[in-house]
Amino acid sequence: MKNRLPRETISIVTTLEDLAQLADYSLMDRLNCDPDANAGGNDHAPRQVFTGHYVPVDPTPIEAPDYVAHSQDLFQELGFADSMAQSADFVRVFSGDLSSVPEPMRKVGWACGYALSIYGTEYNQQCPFQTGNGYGDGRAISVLEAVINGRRWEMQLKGAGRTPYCRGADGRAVLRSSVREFLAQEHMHALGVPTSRSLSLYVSTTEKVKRPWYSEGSRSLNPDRLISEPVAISTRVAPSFIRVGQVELFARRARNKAHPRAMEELEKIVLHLIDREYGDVIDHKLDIEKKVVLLAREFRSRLTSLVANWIRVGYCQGNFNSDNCAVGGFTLDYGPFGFCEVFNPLYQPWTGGGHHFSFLNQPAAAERNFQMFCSALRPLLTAHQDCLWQLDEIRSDFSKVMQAQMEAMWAAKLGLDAFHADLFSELETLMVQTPVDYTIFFRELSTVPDDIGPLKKSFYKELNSTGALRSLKQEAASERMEKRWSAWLAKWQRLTGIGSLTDANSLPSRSREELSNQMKLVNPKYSMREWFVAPAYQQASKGNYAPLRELQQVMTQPYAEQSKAIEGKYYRLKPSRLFEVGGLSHYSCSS
Ligand SMILES: Nc1ncnc2c1ncn2[C@@H]1O[C@H](COP(=O)(O)OP(=O)(O)OP(=O)(O)O)[C@@H](O)[C@H]1O
Ligand SMILES: [Mg+2]
Repeated sequence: MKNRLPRETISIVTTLEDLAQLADYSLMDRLNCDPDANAGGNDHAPRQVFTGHYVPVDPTPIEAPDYVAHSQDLFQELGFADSMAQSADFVRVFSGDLSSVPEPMRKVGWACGYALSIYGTEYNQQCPFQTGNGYGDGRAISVLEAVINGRRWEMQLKGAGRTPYCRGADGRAVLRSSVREFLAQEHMHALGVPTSRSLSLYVSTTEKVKRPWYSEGSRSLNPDRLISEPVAISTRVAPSFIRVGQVELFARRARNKAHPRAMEELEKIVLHLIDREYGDVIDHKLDIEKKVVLLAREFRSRLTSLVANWIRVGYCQGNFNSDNCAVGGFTLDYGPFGFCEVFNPLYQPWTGGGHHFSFLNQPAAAERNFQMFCSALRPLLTAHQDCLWQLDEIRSDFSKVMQAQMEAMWAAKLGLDAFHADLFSELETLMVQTPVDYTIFFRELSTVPDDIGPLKKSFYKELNSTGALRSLKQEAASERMEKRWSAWLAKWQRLTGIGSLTDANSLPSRSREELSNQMKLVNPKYSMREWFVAPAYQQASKGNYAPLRELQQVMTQPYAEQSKAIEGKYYRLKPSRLFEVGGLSHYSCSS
């Protein structure tokens, strides 16, 4: 897990001028630009983009930008001076105005097209032209590719106005969704889960847009009113933003022989992807067919590890379509996501997500995305039967690799050297039937308790396993549950090698403290519950950023024991009055 680096790292980038000097477009310049595009970037109306890997697009700045937040951790990792986040020229660029950037940074950004598959089924209907040629970065515009301390990063504005892929929408992101994504990215990074990162967040003090949302306390499934919200631009940073859906777009065109350069474009995007995301593990000198096989194997390894990590920390992506699945193997697009509170394998905060994208079905959803990815690579291997077989094997072994990752993850959460199927399945049943708070349960278990007393802090006493309020009749059943929990805990204690303190015959093979410390690095104390985030964005929209800053501070140290005051405020069961509340427990949209 991530340890905090000392904050005194020397800044090498103190001005926008310094940052501009690090720009390096040499890799993207090998890609094809849409030949129909307006070179100046004034290309904001929805239209079909038939060829090319990217479209030059000018971001549309937000009016009267105000600083909301930046990630001190990412600034430090990049060697950026914190003062830059509030300096006039940095604010101007990262709130969407590229008109006066210093060279060699370019004055025009770019947006990319991508295809969509939902749980392994190809879609074109989401595109206004029904062809798939109008779908892609509708409001995400990249503004810089730079090599910083030997690592290549892409910086992308979200909510920077319309692109040809905007599908008639406004190209904006509201402060609410931007605060959520900004905080979540840095929280996930601190949790040790690969993710796009947050650089900065600016809000407009004058410009607002309307979005459907929930009235205060509404229990309706769908938003019941339109609200006017301030627009914001957040900047996210990653080695690339290439998605499974992006590779699929070029593969679909190659398959359909959509244009004479379709196969060449597929090949180029795949080689580009390898350079951007796998340059250090795939030998540049290999033939393309060998590279493609290695790419599939490496991505399988990253994707399975990613999803196991999601489950470790209680994260549900919510909308794990192929266009929200980064081929670099990190979390991308914090839309209708959530962190599991009441443990439920079917937990899914997005009302449109169904069971297929629910919490413990994420390994299956990942497999569907991986299948689509492998299918997209196939056209590159048609002349190499042996490589096709290898690709098919890599694809068909996904579930085995995923299973192994999951078992290793559960074993680590339980502080065991190996997965123990019976112990785990009894635990899963108990966690559902009680039910427990996922984060608090595992953190309390990490104290290596003698009896179930500490674990009971995680019990939602007022709920039964279906989440409904518990009736009095069910109270009696809780005593039986406690007996079952005690039996489970005794079994767990034996398997950890700690034994029970009351068991005179037990010979602890390792100290409780050692086990506890190890488990506390796997089981976070703090997770970003939506009812912490809502007040932060509500206050931010009134110009009060204090709650957001506190949350950022707490959630970027999720494994640490923080002050008693922080513990009292953030290490808590979800209050029963907040169950089933729209915007806190579920959402139908998030942009
Ligand atoms: N307000 C908007 N204006 C234009 N396009 C939009 C808007 N909201 C969403 N889109 C586009 O709709 C598609 C699906 O939306 P989704 O919620 O996955 O995207 P997102 O949160 O904007 O995207 P990303 O995956 O880039 O984080 C994306 O291609 C996105 O660019
Ligand atoms: Mg998306």
